[in-house]
Amino acid sequence: MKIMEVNVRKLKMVLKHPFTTSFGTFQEKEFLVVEVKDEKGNSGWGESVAFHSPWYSEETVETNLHIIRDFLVPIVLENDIIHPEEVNGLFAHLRKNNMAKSAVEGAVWDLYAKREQIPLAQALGGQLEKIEVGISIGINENMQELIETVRGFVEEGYKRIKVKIKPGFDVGVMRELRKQFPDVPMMADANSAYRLEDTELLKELDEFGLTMIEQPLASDDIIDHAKLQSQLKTPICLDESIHSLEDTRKAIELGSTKIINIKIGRVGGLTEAKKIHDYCLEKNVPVWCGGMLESGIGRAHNVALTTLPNFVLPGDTAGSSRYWEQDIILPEVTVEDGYITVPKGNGIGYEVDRQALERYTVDKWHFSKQEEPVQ
Ligand SMILES: O=C(O)CCC(=O)C1=CC=C[C@@H](O)[C@@H]1C(=O)O
Ligand SMILES: [Mg+2]
Repeated sequence: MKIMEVNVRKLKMVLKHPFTTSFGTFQEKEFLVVEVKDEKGNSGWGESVAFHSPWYSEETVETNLHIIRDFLVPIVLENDIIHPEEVNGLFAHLRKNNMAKSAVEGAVWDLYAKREQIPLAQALGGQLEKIEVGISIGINENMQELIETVRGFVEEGYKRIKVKIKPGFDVGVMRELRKQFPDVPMMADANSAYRLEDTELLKELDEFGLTMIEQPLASDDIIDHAKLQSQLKTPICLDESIHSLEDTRKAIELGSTKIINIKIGRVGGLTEAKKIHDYCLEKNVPVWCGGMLESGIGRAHNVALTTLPNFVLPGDTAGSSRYWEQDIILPEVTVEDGYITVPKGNGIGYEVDRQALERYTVDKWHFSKQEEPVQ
């Protein structure tokens, strides 16, 4: 596969609803979309999940642009790539910057599947024709509003409700939600808002039968999570602490986690995500696909990955209309009674809506293979 050109676009899209976590609130999302084109004019699409500021991880839109432009694009233009699984290795000498790598690697996976004329899900080895999905709800300190929001999503059929918690907004909120929704599968995402000293407080969450507590402690920790898990009945799920298969192996060996939230961008791409999935399957550790408020391109990659057999827990891949007035794919991702039907089209299976893409594009860069000098 000869990649002849790479187009990088910076998009700005406005979320339908402000998104609040233990870090703060935002509503405008700035992110990068990567397009790789081959000699036949096929386009493969990827999306970086890095935010404008380094609140979730150290990566930002600007750091991604630097890494993609100055390091990753030259590699993919210079190498003849037979299979997208090679891209991980081509990038291996570059430290971290997983979200930047994932955006480019994902575009190569999409291009590969289109050239093979198969769905991306099939290229990854997935068989599911529809996937169960849950929904993630940002922090809303107005309890009545939060209850109504949860009720709406339960009535829409979402298979699991994820709420954010933080010190002072945890046990009371979960007790009230459990009273209102005694049988709905529910989980809490703390985004590292607690410390090991909060163990007694976090143990109080055990009474609510949550499916998991996501990332309660520091985003670079697996030691304290192991100590905390030994005190909790509720399974701990790691998100921010897991950046690779190696992190996964160590966390499972230490007993730091019983469930892994796989986010393609956080672990550096689909190939590493698949390796983590396969390892967790071997170790009987269930996984689910986390979300990063993606546009339809990233959402399509999440759908494809979730067709793999160990994605046995509903993830955060809600429908496009949950996030955007207008998404950048056609058709948009829709959820019927808590299920997304996996597209049967080649590659990501959704068309990129070029008009919407241009509408949201605030900047773009074009890179092409330097023509061999004519001898
Ligand atoms: O994409 C979605 O709807 C899930 C968004 C979501 O829950 C998160 C996105 C980014 C950081 C966190 O706040 C949280 C997460 O950790 O999963
Ligand atoms: Mg999380």
